[in-house]
Amino acid sequence: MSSAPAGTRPDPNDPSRPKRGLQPDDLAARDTIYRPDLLAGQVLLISGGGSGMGRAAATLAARLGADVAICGRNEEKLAATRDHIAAVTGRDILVQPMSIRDPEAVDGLMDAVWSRFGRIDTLVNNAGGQFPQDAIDFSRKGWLAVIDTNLNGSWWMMQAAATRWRDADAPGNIVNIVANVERGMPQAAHTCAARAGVIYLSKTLATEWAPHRIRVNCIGPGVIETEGFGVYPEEALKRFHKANPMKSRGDAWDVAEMIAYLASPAARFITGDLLVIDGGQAQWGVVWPGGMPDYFDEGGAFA
Ligand SMILES: CCCCCCCCC/C=C/C(=O)SCCNC(=O)CCNC(=O)[C@H](O)C(C)(C)COP(=O)(O)OP(=O)(O)OC[C@H]1O[C@@H](n2cnc3c(N)ncnc32)[C@H](O)[C@@H]1OP(=O)(O)O
Ligand SMILES: NC(=O)C1=CN([C@@H]2O[C@H](COP(=O)(O)OP(=O)(O)OC[C@H]3O[C@@H](n4cnc5c(N)ncnc54)[C@H](OP(=O)(O)O)[C@@H]3O)[C@@H](O)[C@H]2O)C=CC1
Repeated sequence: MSSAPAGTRPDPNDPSRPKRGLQPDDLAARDTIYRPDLLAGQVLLISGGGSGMGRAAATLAARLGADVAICGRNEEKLAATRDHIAAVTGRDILVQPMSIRDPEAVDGLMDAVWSRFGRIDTLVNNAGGQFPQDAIDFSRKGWLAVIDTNLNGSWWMMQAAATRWRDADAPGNIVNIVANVERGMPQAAHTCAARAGVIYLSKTLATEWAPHRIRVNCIGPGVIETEGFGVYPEEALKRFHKANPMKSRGDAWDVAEMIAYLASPAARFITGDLLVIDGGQAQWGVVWPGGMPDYFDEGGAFA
């Protein structure tokens, strides 16, 4: 299969496509390995908490006793998540519609969380995304959209959280959701550049901010089935699991449990690290999120 030509964009809301990702009822029912009060007294701010991994992490954190704040651009998704978490846990989470690309909106978000909960213990930078395209065809606007979201947006959030921790003389903890970049990411070069930037930014900040008692780590998910898969063509999705030797996809709960671990006291001595959750993808293969080009496909040998 050739990669999708520039301009053909799958509609993530196409009703004829299968519904993907864990639904709210799944998140309420899934077992957790953690004790029920693991995060009691803690405050977690999770960006992109209205869907996918962010919603799973928000639900798990609330189930483990944390106060939770989530943000994203789509108010409806945020409100639905708030209502569901309230029904499942009785906890009233804070939701704030905003874009992480806007540094003023990021400041407003941080102020809102401090004002409501009086602290932030863990910031989870999960909001982000990209679209599949051969790099040679990137438009300027498309390149900027991905870099501005995944790299700049993550940075605005980290800096805004850290200045408040420093000013309050409070410890802090940052978890950045990145991606599996070490072998490169064909058809996702923009996000590969942005995520690699976040990984090395995080390693640097972990050292610079250690005197402020701020830890900074990244999680690198491989292929994790979420509703975010809607930006990829159906044909390409058929092969996603072949990018790892386990020949399978993770789900949002797998990542949520890793986030809860990094938010817990068990992770107090971990900083500057990249925790990978990818079924072995890092030492195995690459994903072709737009469809494998004929040059590599050799008549369907890899199909
Ligand atoms: C990590 C795993 C890696 C991929 C490789 C591995 C896959 C493994 C599994 C999956 C990993 C996932 O991350 S799944 C999760 C994915 N979730 C998401 O990606 C959701 C969030 N994504 C987005 O919101 C968008 O993709 C993103 C571009 C980042 C932001 O979009 P916005 O509409 O807000 O941005 P705008 O500023 O309006 O600019 C949009 C411009 O982007 C370009 N653009 C947008 N979609 C385009 C498309 N399909 N083809 C060409 N170009 C496109 C055009 O130039 C658009 O301009 P116009 O022409 O004027 O419109
Ligand atoms: N699923 C996977 O296999 C992998 C995913 N990732 C990354 O993990 C993260 C979560 O993805 P996933 O759960 O799969 O997919 P989703 O598409 O469900 O999650 C992305 C979230 O980011 C939010 N978001 C996007 N742009 C902005 C913005 N400018 N400001 C605020 N919020 C924003 C979206 O909310 P809204 O639309 O309301 O703004 C959405 O809730 C993303 O960064 C993704 O790229 C990385 C590797 C693999």
